[in-house]
Amino acid sequence: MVGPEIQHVTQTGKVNKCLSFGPFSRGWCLSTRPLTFLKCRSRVRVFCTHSFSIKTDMELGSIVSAVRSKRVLLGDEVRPAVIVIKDGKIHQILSDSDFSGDVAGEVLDVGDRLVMPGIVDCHVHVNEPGRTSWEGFWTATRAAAAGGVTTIVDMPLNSIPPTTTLGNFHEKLQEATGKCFVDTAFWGGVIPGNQLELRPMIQAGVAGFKCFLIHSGVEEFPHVNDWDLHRTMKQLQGTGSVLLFHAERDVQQTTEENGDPCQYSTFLQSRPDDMEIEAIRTVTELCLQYQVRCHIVHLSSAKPLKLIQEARQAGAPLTVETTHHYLSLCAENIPAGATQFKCCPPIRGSVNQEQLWSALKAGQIDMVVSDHSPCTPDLKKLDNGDFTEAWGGISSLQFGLPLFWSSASKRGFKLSDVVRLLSQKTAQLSSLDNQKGSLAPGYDADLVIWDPEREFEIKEASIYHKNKVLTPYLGVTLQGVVCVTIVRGLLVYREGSFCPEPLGKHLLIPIQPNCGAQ
Ligand SMILES: NC(=O)NC(NC(N)=O)C(=O)[O-]
Ligand SMILES: [Zn+2]
Ligand SMILES: [Zn+2]
Repeated sequence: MVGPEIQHVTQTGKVNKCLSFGPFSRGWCLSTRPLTFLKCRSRVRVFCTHSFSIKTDMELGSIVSAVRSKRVLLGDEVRPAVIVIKDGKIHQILSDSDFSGDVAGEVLDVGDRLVMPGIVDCHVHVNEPGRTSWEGFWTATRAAAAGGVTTIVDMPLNSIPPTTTLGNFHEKLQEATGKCFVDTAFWGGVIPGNQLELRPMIQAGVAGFKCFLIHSGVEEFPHVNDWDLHRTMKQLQGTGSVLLFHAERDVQQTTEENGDPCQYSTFLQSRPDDMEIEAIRTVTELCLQYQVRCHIVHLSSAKPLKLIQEARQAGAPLTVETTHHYLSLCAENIPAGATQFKCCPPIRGSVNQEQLWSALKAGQIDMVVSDHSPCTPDLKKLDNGDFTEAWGGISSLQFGLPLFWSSASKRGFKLSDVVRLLSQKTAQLSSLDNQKGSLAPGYDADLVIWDPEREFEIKEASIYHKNKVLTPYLGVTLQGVVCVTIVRGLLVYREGSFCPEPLGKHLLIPIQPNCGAQ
């Protein structure tokens, strides 16, 4: 069984500087990556930008053959450069004086906006098929593009069916086809009894697998026990794949269970740090025993960091992420009834948050993701504000970059840290680091072009998630405005507008696990 349906495009007409298509014709061109059908126009125009907005009549969806900026982030250095793009890949990175301007398509001059690799968000619940009213590929990938996220990796749950069998994976691929505005990869799921599906799903192109050690929130994705985990580890040994853990376990409840359900503290007390500590103890033991890549998703408590560090020092191939909401929101500031802040594990206090920032700075936490987990408004129980009944999940996919930079820029983090934590490490986890997350020749031409200094307020009209009002960030002012997003050399997003339709019928990525990363 092959991965996503890959159709090879035969070249029907040479695309070059003079050739131009009618306004709505579809020019097909050979892509070095047969995964994408590209609608392309080819004219060469250089645009200057002298004000906030990027003045260009370059068509959204156009092929961009070069991007010129006074500020390109190359490694640790920001300097003027021209990124030359060919067939969706970065071809050359030149100084202005070395760039001749002789390219097949259009040249986009973005003035002094910062150019860096697009964000790779490897923890996104798209929930399609089956719960498309909660999000869906069309809305999720537009929200991603508006946030400079050029690759998402979709979680195996909340979709119906969940991605727990080869057949379900192919059904998901079919559903995603023709709806993605950014590159989309997929996690498979581990549930009790599906261990024999894992290797076929690896062959079909999943990035790795996710499992829960506690109730997942949806009945069709049950959590696993130790016996399932040992069987799973045996299946994954030697494959180069990775197992992601929702690391909370049930522990003996010591706190009063019948507090006011509308008080955030009641919910917080129901999910104590010990639940993460005990779950992570299990993960470290399995990881050391089987030497299979393991990853702890959405670490909320700083308390298990010592366990994680000791396991890594003992040779466990173990990584850990935290999320934008644990780094930017605190329990003390969550009002009664504000269930849009509910997620599992919970947002904890400000002291814990400072410890997460310190761990991130010290390299004890590897990456930062959104854990975008939306639902329909009714499930958030905003009417009665009952935290115990409300859906656990936070919507933030569009805002990860400014959310992180708003705090990180004031904590001594550099722009190169943003690329490492939000793009390179997340690409590495997903076995995409050979094509995503770097500005270097041969990498996909995935670019986010943004103003790190500019502030903006999050308004409902500029939110592209399906259920806009559910994000806890509505009304918040952040630092860092995304101006343009380019995915494999195609102009996908520019200042509030999107290319008219998804870029390609098969903008999906079959994954070959990083065997070397074992
Ligand atoms: N079923 C979910 O989407 N769960 C998610 N919900 C959160 N994080 O609150 C998750 O990542 O565990
Ligand atoms: Zn989770
Ligand atoms: Zn999640």
